[in-house]
Amino acid sequence: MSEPNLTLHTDKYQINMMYAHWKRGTQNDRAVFEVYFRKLPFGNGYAVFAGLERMIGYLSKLSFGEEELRYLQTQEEGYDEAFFDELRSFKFNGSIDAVPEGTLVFPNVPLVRVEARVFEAQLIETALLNFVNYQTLIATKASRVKQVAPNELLLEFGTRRAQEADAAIWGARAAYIAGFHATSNLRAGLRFGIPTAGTHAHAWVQGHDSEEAAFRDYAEALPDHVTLLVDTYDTLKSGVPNAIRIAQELQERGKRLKGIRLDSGDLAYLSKRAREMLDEAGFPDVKIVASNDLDENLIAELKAQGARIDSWGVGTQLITAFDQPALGGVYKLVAREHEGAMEPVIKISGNLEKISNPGVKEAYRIVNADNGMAEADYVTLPGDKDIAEGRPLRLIDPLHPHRIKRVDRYRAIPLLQPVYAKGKLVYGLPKLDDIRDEHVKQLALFWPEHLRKLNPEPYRVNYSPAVLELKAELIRKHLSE
Ligand SMILES: Nc1ncnc2c1ncn2[C@@H]1O[C@H](COP(=O)(O)OP(=O)(O)OP(=O)(O)O)[C@@H](O)[C@H]1O
Ligand SMILES: O=P(O)(O)OC[C@H]1O[C@H](OP(=O)(O)OP(=O)(O)O)[C@H](O)[C@@H]1O
Ligand SMILES: O=C(O)c1cccnc1
Repeated sequence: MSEPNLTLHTDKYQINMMYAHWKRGTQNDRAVFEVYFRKLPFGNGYAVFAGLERMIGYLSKLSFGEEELRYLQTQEEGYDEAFFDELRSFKFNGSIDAVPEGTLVFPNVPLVRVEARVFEAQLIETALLNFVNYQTLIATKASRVKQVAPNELLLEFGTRRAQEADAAIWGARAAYIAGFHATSNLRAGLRFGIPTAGTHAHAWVQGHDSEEAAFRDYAEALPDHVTLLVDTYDTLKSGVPNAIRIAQELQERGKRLKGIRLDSGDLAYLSKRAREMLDEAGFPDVKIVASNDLDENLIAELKAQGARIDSWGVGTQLITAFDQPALGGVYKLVAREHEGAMEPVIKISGNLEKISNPGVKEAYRIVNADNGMAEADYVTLPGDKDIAEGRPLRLIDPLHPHRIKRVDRYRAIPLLQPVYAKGKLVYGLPKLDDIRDEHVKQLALFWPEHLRKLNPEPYRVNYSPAVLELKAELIRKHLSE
């Protein structure tokens, strides 16, 4: 599928900083940035990382075409002509390490690390955050839905309410990673190979003289794929009885009605009554699909009420991450080249949480060797001796330093995988179904206390003593200045 040129999919200030670097002659200095978020969305205990495939597609095509250059020439900044020659030969030649899609991720853990010429690293900030923040948010929302409906068929119905076309398909993909089974969006199906599904709309029924005739015509056209929307007039008095009539007619032709869909009214009550009516008529295999502004809370509530629903169609609430429409992932400079050497840098803030964590870092998932469960994520400086030699770790909770957890025997699984090395793609992007399977394996690493939807127990993220010392040292240095 052809993509538009996304090179100018960036904030103007990036171009302005690139220009200023170029004017100073520092455009080739190396810089290291890390992407992380500070707070989990939806009060969830974890997030599900997504956005890497989109990042790779973007980086592999990053180049200023003549149209982009002409446009920049019209800007009031009046960039020097020679700057455009620099842009003309622009290519991403940096290195990127990132967490694989589908990985469970936590606050303050580097998810993407970019090491490149500052000129390149600066340009890509906006797009990287755009992709990762949105897709991780939707995958996380979808994962919450999956948690409450682990055994039912989950259908992504959001396109009509999505924040435009790209959000619809990348959101559908993110939902699939986190366990949805199908999408109604055919372009997402074509592009990503996600299974697609569809019933019919009220318009089909309204466009006929009667509901019964509408159902019959639909069954005539698609006899092996009939799921009938039964709530246009009166679900129990008309919709379900008409659907049963059609089920009987299909049966006479050796076919089965696949399902009915409920889209309004009391979904718990209606599904229970519809189930009884279908069972009594000899159609226990006909599935009940429900839709209508559903989210994980409503689904859990409906299940608690004993709803007999086999499949959930989830649209608006999922694709727009309705209750928290943004993930606050950031892209922070952690090291810069200065006089030929790399040095760590910090951003200081009155808000403790907003002080950045300096230095190029590695992140490990510490998995207890005795029980196979994840104990914590551990963020270190490269070459950490404790990790390299498997020495016992003392995990100090940064906000409650008296809470110290000791892990003796563990596996330290590196979270960041090489994706680009000096401009060369070195990552074999897994197939989407493998990402989805890997996500399920990931969930099994965590105690249910961290996974529950309401008030989950926070999972430990700890920084190594070396990172904390470096941070304290840089804070001291800046404050003394
Ligand atoms: N048993 C239930 N318990 C809690 N919420 C429910 C239950 N049944 C349905 N809901 C939810 O209540 C909300 C309102 O549904 P309702 O059908 O009353 O209004 P509506 O969407 O305006 O209907 P219509 O589509 O006919 O205009 C929806 O989000 C629906 O999913
Ligand atoms: O409710 P969502 O989770 O967004 O799922 C998608 C909705 O889209 C359709 O409704 P339509 O656009 O006809 O609007 P409606 O809600 O008025 O039926 C469908 O009948 C679902 O209700
Ligand atoms: O197939 C459906 O039932 C469907 C698709 C999109 C939105 N609402 C419903």
